[in-house]
Amino acid sequence: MRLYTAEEMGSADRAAQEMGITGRILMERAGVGMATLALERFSPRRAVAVCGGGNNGGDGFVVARELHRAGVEVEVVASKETYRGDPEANLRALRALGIRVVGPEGLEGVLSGAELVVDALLGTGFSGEVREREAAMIRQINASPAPVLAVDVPSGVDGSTGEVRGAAVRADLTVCAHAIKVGCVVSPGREHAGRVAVVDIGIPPGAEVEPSVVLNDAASLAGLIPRTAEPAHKYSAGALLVVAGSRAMTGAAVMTVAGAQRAGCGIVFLVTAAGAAPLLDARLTEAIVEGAPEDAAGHMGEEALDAVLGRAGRASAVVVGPGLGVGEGGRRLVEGILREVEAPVLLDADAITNLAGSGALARREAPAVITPHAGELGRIMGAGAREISASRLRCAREAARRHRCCVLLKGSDTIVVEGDRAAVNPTGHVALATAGTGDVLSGVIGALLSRGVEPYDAARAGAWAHGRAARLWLEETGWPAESLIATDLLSHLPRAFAELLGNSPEAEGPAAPGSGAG
Ligand SMILES: NC(=O)C1=CN([C@@H]2O[C@H](COP(=O)(O)OP(=O)(O)OC[C@H]3O[C@@H](n4cnc5c(N)ncnc54)[C@H](OP(=O)(O)O)[C@@H]3O)[C@@H](O)[C@H]2O)[C@@H](O)CC1
Ligand SMILES: [K+]
Repeated sequence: MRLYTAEEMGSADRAAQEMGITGRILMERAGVGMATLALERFSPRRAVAVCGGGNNGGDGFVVARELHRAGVEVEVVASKETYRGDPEANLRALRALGIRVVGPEGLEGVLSGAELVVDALLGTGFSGEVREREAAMIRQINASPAPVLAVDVPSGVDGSTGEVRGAAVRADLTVCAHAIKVGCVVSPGREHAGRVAVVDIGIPPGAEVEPSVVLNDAASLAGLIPRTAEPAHKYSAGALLVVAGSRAMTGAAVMTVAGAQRAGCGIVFLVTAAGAAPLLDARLTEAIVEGAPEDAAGHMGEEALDAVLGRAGRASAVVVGPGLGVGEGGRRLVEGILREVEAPVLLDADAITNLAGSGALARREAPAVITPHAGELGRIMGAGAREISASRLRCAREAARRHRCCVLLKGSDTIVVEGDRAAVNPTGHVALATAGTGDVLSGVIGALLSRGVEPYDAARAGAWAHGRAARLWLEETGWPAESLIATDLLSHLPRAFAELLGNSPEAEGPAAPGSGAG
């Protein structure tokens, strides 16, 4: 599935027009397609189309004409006094058909009794903060009890980034023209978009441009997960070193190791604080557990580095962080690992927090992945969680550039960035907002790294499988999302990976049902 920014959509639009497909044709197809979906999904008897002064408003005029033709009682709010070009032509058609058109002052009146609101106020031509006149209209739309269908992007959401700086429409369904707009899948825009659909508007294949952000769907991951070659040896299937846990925090280490084992790692070593080692050794029957020196707080510090490096020599990837504890000793341990270990290193949780103000990641030449949530990313970027959450894509990109690593920013819209590449994961679910799921994710990605998958692909595939496992659990149990605990993911990760392998071009068996693999 394609994602486009406003700029990329504009390029495709211009290229299509150079091929003789006029803007009027594209607008007609967009509006007709959106009206068809409006009728299918909402069956309204009365609808209101709220139309702005640009082409988004022009699309809205076409939707209104089509709904009228289908027998819906339609009223239109036109935000501008004078229109030009294609929107003007479509507005004239509405008037000729006798459809009532009012100005913004009439919005409140027409909204009462509406069974559908079509939001065509602002589209991809908008960025920044909505002016007060339009903001007032947006607040009125949001206050209406009628369902809202947003044309292309919910008004007030930046279609290229998902950023929302002021008022923005909360839609039930957003119908994008030609390609899903990036702003409809990245938070907070994602939460404003509701369900997202796409209509074909007739852009020819030759007019497509290379997207800067990809949707991390199963098709985009096809072939990235290696199948273990036969005859396999436990080291040839990947050897992962996990550096996690402290005397008072053992669960995180368990979840990380178990996640790695379910993601197909051949052997997992755990180096943990000496005080936690006996308990973890008893719980983790399939892992090799070693206790390392701990400080008075029960945390591993720089003194643990020798034990870590001893094991790292046998590992093809290292995960550091879950349950590690925060402090100066921990910072020196993480810096030492980044300096000495050649194999790919994944930093999660406390390992990220420990690096606040440190240049150790940027100095590292070998591969590194960090998997922060907004708060943790904020700590190493000198910003607050709120600031990160407001500009997730921009902040993830900036962090990847500044710290010269692959960044996986956790959220319902997990974002993976490395260099110029960016992907948004669609399998996330609110059910994952519970303790321990992040530890499972770092184990899963660590396992993929240990099996030779490159960092960007390991992070993407790990995020996909992790979210998919939660969804499979929900489907299978029918239980409420709030009831999921991190351990539930472990039993469903294998099926999630089976789906990804089913999508692989090298797959020997038949493709997984519904995977669309060829
Ligand atoms: N490209 C394509 O291939 C196709 C594009 N299509 C459609 O066109 C849409 C893009 O149309 P677009 O470029 O005309 O911009 P659009 O979203 O209508 O916004 C412009 C309006 O917003 C206003 N405005 C701006 N900033 C504002 C602010 N801060 N606060 C308040 N108002 C603000 C601005 O007002 P002005 O500044 O001019 O006074 C102007 O009236 C796209 O989303 C899709 O629906 C389809 O038809 C098919 C093919
Ligand atoms: K809109």
